[in-house]
Amino acid sequence: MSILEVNHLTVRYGAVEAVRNLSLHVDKGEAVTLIGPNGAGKSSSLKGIIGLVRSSGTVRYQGHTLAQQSPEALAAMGMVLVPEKRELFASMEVEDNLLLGAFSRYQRGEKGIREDLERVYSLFPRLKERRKQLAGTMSGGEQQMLAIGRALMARPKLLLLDEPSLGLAPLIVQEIFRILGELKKEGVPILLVEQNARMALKLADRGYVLEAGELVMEGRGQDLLHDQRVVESYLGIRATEEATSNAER
Ligand SMILES: Nc1ncnc2c1ncn2[C@@H]1O[C@H](COP(=O)(O)OP(=O)(O)OP(=O)(O)O)[C@@H](O)[C@H]1O
Repeated sequence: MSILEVNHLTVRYGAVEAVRNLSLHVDKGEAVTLIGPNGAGKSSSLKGIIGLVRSSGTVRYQGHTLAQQSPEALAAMGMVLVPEKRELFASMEVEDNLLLGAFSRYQRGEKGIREDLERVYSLFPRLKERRKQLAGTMSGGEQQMLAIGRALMARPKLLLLDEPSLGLAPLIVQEIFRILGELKKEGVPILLVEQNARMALKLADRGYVLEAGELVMEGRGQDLLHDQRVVESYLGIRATEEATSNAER
């Protein structure tokens, strides 16, 4: 059974149809990515799935049809989003931000929150070093780590990420993807929306390619990574850039 099953999702903003008839699924233990160029509708798809924008179509999570639940209610069900803008509590310390990720678990009287905090710190030693620092004073990369760490504190049964590499330096992007690889190994199902197609496809078991709001291709991550059309449209420019920068070294 799929953890997440999206059927015929359409998202409109007034006259603009940002996503048209998108169907996708994430199975148990899978990392799945949705890639595509700027403005293809990747973020809108994610927002439609979690009900942050109005949409038509159906979204089933663990067999239940979702109907505009709040992000908090979804997180309590284990469907946890790492938003593009991170949405941290800037004037609170790193550790308090992490603990807030476990708030609904705390309310339910769940145990193991301290242990999970230690686990997040072992995944992100930088967060441990800076646990007393105000979140808003952390660098962009550190804030992204914090946003992922906070999501993990909710013990996600499905982790949704909206462009975690956006605006970050290549080394930090590699670090973020290394952690996502660890989570995948642990069997956390992942739906990753990314513009960095190369990194995303290397990580993902399967990928979907969105162009101008429509699904144009889907397949295994490895196959898409070597697909001529994907290479030309999404990996070609970067491949050239990489070759140039390697030659300059
Ligand atoms: N709130 C909104 N109101 C009107 N149009 C919107 C809104 N949000 C997004 N759009 C439009 O919907 C289309 C898809 O945008 P979306 O942000 O989903 O794309 P994306 O693939 O995530 O792009 P990017 O990688 O640049 O973030 C774009 O044409 C965008 O201008």
